[in-house]
Amino acid sequence: MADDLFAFNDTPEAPKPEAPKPVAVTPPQAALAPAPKPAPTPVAAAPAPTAGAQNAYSASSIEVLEGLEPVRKRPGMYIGGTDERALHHLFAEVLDNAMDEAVARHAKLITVELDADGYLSVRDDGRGIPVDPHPKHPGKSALEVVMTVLHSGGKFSGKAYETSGGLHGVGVSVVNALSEHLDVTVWRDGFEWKQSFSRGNVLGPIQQVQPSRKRGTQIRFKPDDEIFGMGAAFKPARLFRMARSKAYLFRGVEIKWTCAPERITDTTPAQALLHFPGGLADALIDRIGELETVTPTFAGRAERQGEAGAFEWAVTWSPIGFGEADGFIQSYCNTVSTPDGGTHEAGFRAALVKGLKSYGELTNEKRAAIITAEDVTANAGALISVFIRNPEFQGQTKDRLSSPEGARLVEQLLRDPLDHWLTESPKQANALLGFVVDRAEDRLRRRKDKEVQRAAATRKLRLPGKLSDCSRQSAQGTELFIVEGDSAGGSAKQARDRTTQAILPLRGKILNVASATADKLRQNIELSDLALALGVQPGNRFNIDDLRYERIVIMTDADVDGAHIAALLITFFYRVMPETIRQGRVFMALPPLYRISAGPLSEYARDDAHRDELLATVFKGKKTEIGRFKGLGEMMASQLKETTMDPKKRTLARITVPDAETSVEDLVERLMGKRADARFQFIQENAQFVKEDLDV
Ligand SMILES: Nc1ncnc2c1ncn2[C@@H]1O[C@H](COP(=O)(O)OP(=O)(O)OP(=O)(O)O)[C@@H](O)[C@H]1O
Ligand SMILES: [Mg+2]
Ligand SMILES: [Mg+2]
Repeated sequence: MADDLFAFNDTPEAPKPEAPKPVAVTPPQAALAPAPKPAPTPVAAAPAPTAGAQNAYSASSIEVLEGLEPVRKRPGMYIGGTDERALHHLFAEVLDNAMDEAVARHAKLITVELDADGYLSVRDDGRGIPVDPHPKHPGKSALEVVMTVLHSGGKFSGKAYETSGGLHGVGVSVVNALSEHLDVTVWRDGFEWKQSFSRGNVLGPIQQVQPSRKRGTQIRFKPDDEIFGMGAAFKPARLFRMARSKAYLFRGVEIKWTCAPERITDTTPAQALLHFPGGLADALIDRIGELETVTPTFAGRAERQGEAGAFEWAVTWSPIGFGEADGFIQSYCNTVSTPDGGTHEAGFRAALVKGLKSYGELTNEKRAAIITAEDVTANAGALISVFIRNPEFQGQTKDRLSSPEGARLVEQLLRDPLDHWLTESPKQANALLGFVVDRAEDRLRRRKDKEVQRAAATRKLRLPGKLSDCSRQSAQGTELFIVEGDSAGGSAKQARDRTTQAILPLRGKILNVASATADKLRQNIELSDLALALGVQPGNRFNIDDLRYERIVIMTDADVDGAHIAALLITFFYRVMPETIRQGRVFMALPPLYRISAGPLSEYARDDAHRDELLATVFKGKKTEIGRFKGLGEMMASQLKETTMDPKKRTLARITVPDAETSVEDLVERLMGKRADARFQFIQENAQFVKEDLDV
């Protein structure tokens, strides 16, 4: 009904011109004393009599933009710019409105379609935008008001919608203003209705097209080239991602996606039906794939009793980060994405810290007292979604939630489920607490290290404590083995040649260097230890002549985790000291995966193919025993020496820059992509590829 729509343009939302009040401090000039002003009449740039250069700046310079004009003049204020992100925000506005209808339980199906000619349509089967005449805008339908008047909408009072993503009454009118052409079709009150616009201007009155028993709204539009630049077009992949996350956020909606195949340039499907009864838990599980995590995903949904308000979450922790970042929190309020976070994220962090700390108290783990929100979330991957009444966002693009209610609600609704989850399975709770306490101790140690570093009056060469250096003083003929974990470090120490081979064990996770900032790189203790051991300064003060070893050898387990760590290290060298790779100083050790024996005869196999080859040749016709190594730490020192470290017997793979240097970014991408198996395969391929130019 049209009464749901409050046209704020007519109500004095802007400060009223107040009646002149007596002024306490009398202005020096009598002429400025409060007096009724003459009625403002348009002044035709009349020069004021008092002469001077400022004359050009007078009342006539002050413009008042009417209708949708401000949107076209200053799109940045409404959609955050005119770039690709802003362009896709148009879709967000229209989709948000359809979602609001769904979350209010009036719509179930949303159809999104991008046609061949660049028109995007979003249709829902909700109540339909009201089409009856608007009481405050005679001669105009509510639909026309919604489309052409800023700050008009049905979401101001909470009568028509409870927890809506829309709240400003601006969204769809902005889309209209910035579209070269826009058609609205509404099915309601027994008819199909249609009205068309161009750049925000009506092309004609609303039409009653035909009788229809359907319900719903469709907005079909094409963004304006004049605003977004020639050739600006929606990216199917981006639209698809946006649509999919909406479906994850509300189980009660089905989103039907269709895209003209000629617009697709990647793996985005041309058609899909998006419906996720598993909600955010499914989304997170989808996203993390086969990544190993500290605990199973902790997910749930809680609603406030009595009044509107709900919170849904899914979170887990990964020791090695989540591909493109160490951790992430992706948050939503009323299904609107809030990339800059806000109060709901703050509440989530606070609730996690409180929950873990009180679990620590409960189990007498004293070290829990030192943990902070940063320790808990640095390696967390989380999706959170709140539904609240009257949310407050920063600006029309709603990138950040600012309602204090967001924090309160999340803390309140997460407390019990979190306590329950922790106490219900002490095994996972202890694993998580131990993991977070480790982060906290790391952080404190780092701070202390920094203080010590600063205190040192002279900066002489400082080697990290865990480095087992070789005894030869010059770099010639020496090697630094970077190994994964203390146990492998122990074996390597026994297996090495003390004169020329040094061992540096890396503990825990290494920072994901593909995306880390320079600051973060510097703070990462494992990586700064590595730079110290190598004797070089990372970044632009790097000098290859400082390198304390002739070769750098990365030695990790022959499994997926090992490959990930190797990928991180190779990325680190590419990013921070590429010269080491360009000069062919970085290698991968190739520890064997199998040991095959038949009586006194024994051989090691690098991988499955090598094993099969040996079985078909050396061991042909023999009764064999095959052992598989789980990791370097599991090998006896003598085995490790014989197979992987002894320069006379081992095979090393030199890391090279594949083609031109321009492909480094691409390589990093491939190394650091989300799929662990692809990465593993890549490393194997790369290792085999470089084996040919091996010198040992
Ligand atoms: N798909 C739809 N179904 C029903 N009503 C709609 C739909 N789209 C828009 N409306 C109505 O039009 C009004 C104006 O939409 P608009 O997007 O301009 O503002 P809003 O959603 O209220 O707030 P915001 O500016 O935050 O998006 C909405 O409040 C709602 O009443
Ligand atoms: Mg809206
Ligand atoms: Mg509006």
